[in-house]
Amino acid sequence: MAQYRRAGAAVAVIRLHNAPVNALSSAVVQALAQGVKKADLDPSVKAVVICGANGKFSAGADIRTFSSLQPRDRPALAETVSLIERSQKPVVAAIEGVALGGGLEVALGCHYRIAHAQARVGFPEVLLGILPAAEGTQRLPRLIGIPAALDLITTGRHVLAAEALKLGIIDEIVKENTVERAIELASKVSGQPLGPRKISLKPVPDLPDMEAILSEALVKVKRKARGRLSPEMCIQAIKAAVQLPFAEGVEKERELFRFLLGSGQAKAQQYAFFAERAVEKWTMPSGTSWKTASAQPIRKAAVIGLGTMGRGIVTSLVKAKMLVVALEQDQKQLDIGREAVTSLLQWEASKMQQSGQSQDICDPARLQFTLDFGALRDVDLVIEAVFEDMALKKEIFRKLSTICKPEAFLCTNTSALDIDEIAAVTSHPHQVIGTHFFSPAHVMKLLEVIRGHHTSPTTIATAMSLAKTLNKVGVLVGNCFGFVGNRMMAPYVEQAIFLLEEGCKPEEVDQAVEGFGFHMGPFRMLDLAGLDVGWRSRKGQGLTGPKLAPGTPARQRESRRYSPLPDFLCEQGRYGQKAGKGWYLYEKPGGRTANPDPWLYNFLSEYRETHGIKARFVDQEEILERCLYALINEGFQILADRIASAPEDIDVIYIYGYGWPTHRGGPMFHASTVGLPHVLSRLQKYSEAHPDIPKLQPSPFLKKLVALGSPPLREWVSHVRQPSSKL
Ligand SMILES: CCCCCCCC/C=C\C=C\CC(=O)SCCNC(=O)CCNC(=O)[C@H](O)C(C)(C)COP(=O)(O)OP(=O)(O)OC[C@H]1O[C@@H](n2cnc3c(N)ncnc32)[C@H](O)[C@@H]1OP(=O)(O)O
Repeated sequence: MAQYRRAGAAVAVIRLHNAPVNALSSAVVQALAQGVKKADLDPSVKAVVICGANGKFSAGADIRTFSSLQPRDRPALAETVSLIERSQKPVVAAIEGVALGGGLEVALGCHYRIAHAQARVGFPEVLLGILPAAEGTQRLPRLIGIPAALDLITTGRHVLAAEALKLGIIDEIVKENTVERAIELASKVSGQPLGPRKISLKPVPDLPDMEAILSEALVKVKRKARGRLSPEMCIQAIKAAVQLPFAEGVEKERELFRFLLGSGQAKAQQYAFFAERAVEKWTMPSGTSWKTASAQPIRKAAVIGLGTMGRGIVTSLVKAKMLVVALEQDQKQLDIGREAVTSLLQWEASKMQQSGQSQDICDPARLQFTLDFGALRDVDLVIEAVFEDMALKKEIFRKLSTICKPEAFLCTNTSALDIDEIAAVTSHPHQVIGTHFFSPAHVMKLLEVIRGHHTSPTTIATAMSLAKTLNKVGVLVGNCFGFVGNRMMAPYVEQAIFLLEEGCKPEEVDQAVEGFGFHMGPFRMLDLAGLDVGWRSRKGQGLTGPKLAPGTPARQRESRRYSPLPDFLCEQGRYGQKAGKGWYLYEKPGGRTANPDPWLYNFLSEYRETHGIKARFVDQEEILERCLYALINEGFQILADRIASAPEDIDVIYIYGYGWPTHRGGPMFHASTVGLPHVLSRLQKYSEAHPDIPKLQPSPFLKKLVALGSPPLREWVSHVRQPSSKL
């Protein structure tokens, strides 16, 4: 838990030991405190070094224990940090790997801090719905001043050793032998006065405009937080550091921590943290999993198509230091693509430069632009990223099947199309897989990885490992129209549009959804994505356009309710932001400010009149419930269909791909917190009122879970019906 040893004659070394990240469980904290007391009592020890096992200082408090914390629990970690600072002998932190959260708080209790050049430090608690609660909000501002402390504590960002040195968090950087160098320093400073090294005794550096800085920070975090409480509470704790003596500031920090811990948001954010890690451990319905499959190395990759998605994918691959071949169909498109990729890479390099990272990502030798399919002969993996046209994709895969080496993995970037149909035209269907990137692909963290019927475990392991290499979160899902993300999006958007028919304005629906915490409501999202995308898909499905059978009623498709509103908008050229008009009016084509549009109000009134719809007032509760519960209902069906293997998969997809607010934990976690019987009863109510909307009829799996007494979320999948044995 914490090993105590002597280094040389006069230095004691305490090594935190709790694989894999030296989380500070109560046993570790207790052992650390014992080590510090032992060193203090031993007259032959003149100085102490604290370090972590396995090249990591500590990733902070053990998050798994938070759910069992009681309001009256003693803050053992904070007491230990104080104990370290009060030591009569100099204590040096030797930081390797990470010192995060409670780990950094331990380091701030030390009198000196040495870090390896690759080490990262930070206070990520805000991302877990809490705040640093072992006196970190009181020590950091005293060490680095209010503006920098506000930045680090309210964003949770990790900083590399170079930036930490600049900020004054650490005293020295070393390239190797961090612990040995810390031992040398400890020996050197033993006997020197410790008072000036104790951060709690320092005043917070004063600034003439302190009040204004704090108020501006509050306005900024409130605007960004979208209902998240922890950033605001972090500011209150930092304000206490400015206004109160250290001990009173610590009391305030503890009070705010207790409040956050009991708020429910902390539970949701901590669930999301573990869900993100759980999805890496994928399983197929056959039982094959990450444990037995191994990924193949990818040295050289190709991207076909340099449209918006292709450019982002190329940028991601280049950033991950792969050799990349970028292929287009004609010289003009290739030149446009090359220019776009180059500017994306320059932008990425300048961002990395600002954060002190090396920026050798733009090495042109690693990136080849070509019109020649022959250049794909030796690549290990291809990502086809042309637009959503099945015939075109099949033509490309037929070609790839003959040109690429037999062991190459073939990925299709699609948001909805059938992976099996594409795989069927190749000679190696087991090496074909869907990789659904989200736009902009070099920014968005999500990668939906879609297994086809024949996709091999090695292909899955390779695609999941690619996601990690690209610094993305890969989630393995099954093959169905829209997979997980877009399949759930469809009933959500459908409800939003039906609500317009019934009397809402786009901004009313968007406000309700944004008030819940989404970055964008459905109509702003549709305008951003382009209304023509859905139009093309509906035409393909024969829901509108030339394939629609003559005489089909305007608002009905196969006895289901249908709204032609978005089709009408597209017929008018209202494709959204890029056209300057869609559900909203923009200042110009490509403009970003969505303004309510009087034209649309008239259009909606006339539409209702034509179809005999009497507009009614719809309250915020109904707007939210109809949109979100329709989406959640589809999530239950997706679990029952085994398209997602666990609710965590769905939640991670929604948080990273669709802007679901993290402090609400994802749609399935949200359903579990509001209560499955509640979700069921509201769906029952709405489906009775709208019997022609099948997506409001409660999923049989949701009903089953309620009938079973609403078991906790982690047990849901055990109640999914297993496919009947074929033996
Ligand atoms: C009620 C009043 C009581 C008053 C008492 C108050 C007491 C509280 C005092 C202080 C509170 C301090 C707060 C904290 O310190 S909160 C923790 C802050 N730290 C973090 O948020 C860091 C989280 N971890 C990470 O960011 C990464 O894991 C990282 C360390 C960067 C390593 O990344 P990577 O190499 O990619 O590895 P994984 O993320 O996959 O992690 C490996 C496994 O380790 C588990 N893990 C990681 N961190 C923790 C942690 N802090 N606690 C528990 N477990 C952790 C992770 O889940 C992986 O596990 P598994 O392999 O099972 O999936």
